[in-house]
Amino acid sequence: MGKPPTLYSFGDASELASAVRKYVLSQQHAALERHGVFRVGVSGGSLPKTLAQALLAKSSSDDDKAQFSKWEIFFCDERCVPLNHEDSNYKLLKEELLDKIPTEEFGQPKVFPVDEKYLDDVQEMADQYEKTLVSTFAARDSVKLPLFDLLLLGCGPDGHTCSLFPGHPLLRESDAWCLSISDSPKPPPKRITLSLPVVLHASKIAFIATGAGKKEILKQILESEDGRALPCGLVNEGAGDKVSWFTDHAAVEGVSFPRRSSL
Ligand SMILES: O=C1O[C@H](COP(=O)(O)O)[C@@H](O)[C@H](O)[C@H]1O
Repeated sequence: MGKPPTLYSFGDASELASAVRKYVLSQQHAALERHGVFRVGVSGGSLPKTLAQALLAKSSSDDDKAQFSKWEIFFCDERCVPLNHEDSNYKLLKEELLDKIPTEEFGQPKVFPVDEKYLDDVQEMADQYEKTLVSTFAARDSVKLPLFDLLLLGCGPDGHTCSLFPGHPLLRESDAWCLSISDSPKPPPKRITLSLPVVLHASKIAFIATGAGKKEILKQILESEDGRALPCGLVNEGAGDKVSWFTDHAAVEGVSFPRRSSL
């Protein structure tokens, strides 16, 4: 590993949410300065809830709020199910965050869900999502990889992130931006996911992991040789100090990796 990631840990959900807010808004600010748009990849699982708590909080100044009208939101992974299905990451984000944005105050983000037309063909769904990325991030032949301003990732109890699972051959994919998986060990089995090279190329990467259920895997990822080979560990290894981990104390109990309690 080059420079190590930064590990933040907070006592409760509201402290964690305000730190995530501060971090995301500082990445928003940097992206808007760079190119006038904030391109974000979001995950499903437990993340959208924390994200909503972070971003929907009232603020007193214009400088300190999410300028959603300048956001382009993509999915780090998605399940191959209808967009209104219980397992859909889009549905989760919509219910937790998108539907709750007071758009007259914050504006409306541009959201890029998967195309339901391809539910019967998961490879085609991945190819089409890659085309969506191509048309947003410039032609495939002119940029080697899409450059997300920020990827917001989860960490499963097995160390998976996006729909990149431990030991899965998809971890070795070096060309495609967007991959399909038909044998996900966590249901549902059919999904699409950003590839590891795309994840590693992002300007910034933030993991959000909370609760005692994550403490064993975080210890492994942050402290053991084996953990470095897990998908989350590979992100730490490959992206180094572009990576920040936002956790609560329960998730890092017993973890000796140095941690910070403020940004
Ligand atoms: O299946 C998935 O799981 C991961 C981790 O979820 P969590 O509930 O343990 O935080 C999530 O990041 C991914 O987007 C999702 O499809």
